[in-house]
Amino acid sequence: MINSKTKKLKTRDLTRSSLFIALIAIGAHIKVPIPYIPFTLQFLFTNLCGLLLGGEIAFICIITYVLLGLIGLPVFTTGGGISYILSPSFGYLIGFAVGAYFAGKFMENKKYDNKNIFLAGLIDIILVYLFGAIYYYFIANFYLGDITSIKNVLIYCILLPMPADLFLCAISIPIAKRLRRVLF
Ligand SMILES: O=C(O)CCCC[C@@H]1SC[C@@H]2NC(=O)N[C@@H]21
Repeated sequence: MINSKTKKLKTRDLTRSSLFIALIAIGAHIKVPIPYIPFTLQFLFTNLCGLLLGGEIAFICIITYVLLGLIGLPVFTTGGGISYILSPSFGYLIGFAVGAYFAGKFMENKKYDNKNIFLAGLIDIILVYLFGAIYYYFIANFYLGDITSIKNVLIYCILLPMPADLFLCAISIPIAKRLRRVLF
């Protein structure tokens, strides 16, 4: 028999996860076109997801978001569908799940202060960009035949969008603190 406390917790987790999935999808469509990879707000919401829901739930939440996109819902920056796996930006989507997992894990048993929230965001950023840039390089060069140098990947897939994500990382601090009080 499921006791009522466990049931309540699961219902709450489902509600919060659904909220974050919707926010990440909205974030994908708030975009600024820059060369190679657009600037979007997905990182803000995936980072908050890890900071607020914890590693495991954030991972499941973001994987669910990715699966919804792969079955055809237009939740990614340029749509959805199974062929998105071969899109050069797909690596970032995998990175979102891995990054949020480790950001959430990092915060476990840690003081919810500015320094730790920012450090968790940095761990998240590093993983998102690692997966994103490496994936971009391989898909562009070996699948699309769009010869792209490592230097260009470094510039356009990391150096150009990263300052904005560092800013999002910083503004995640007050937002996470406020939402933690409201949602939990
Ligand atoms: O195709 C998608 O939906 C994923 C787009 C990923 C955009 C990446 S996330 C990290 C970096 N920061 C941005 O604003 N854009 C890129």
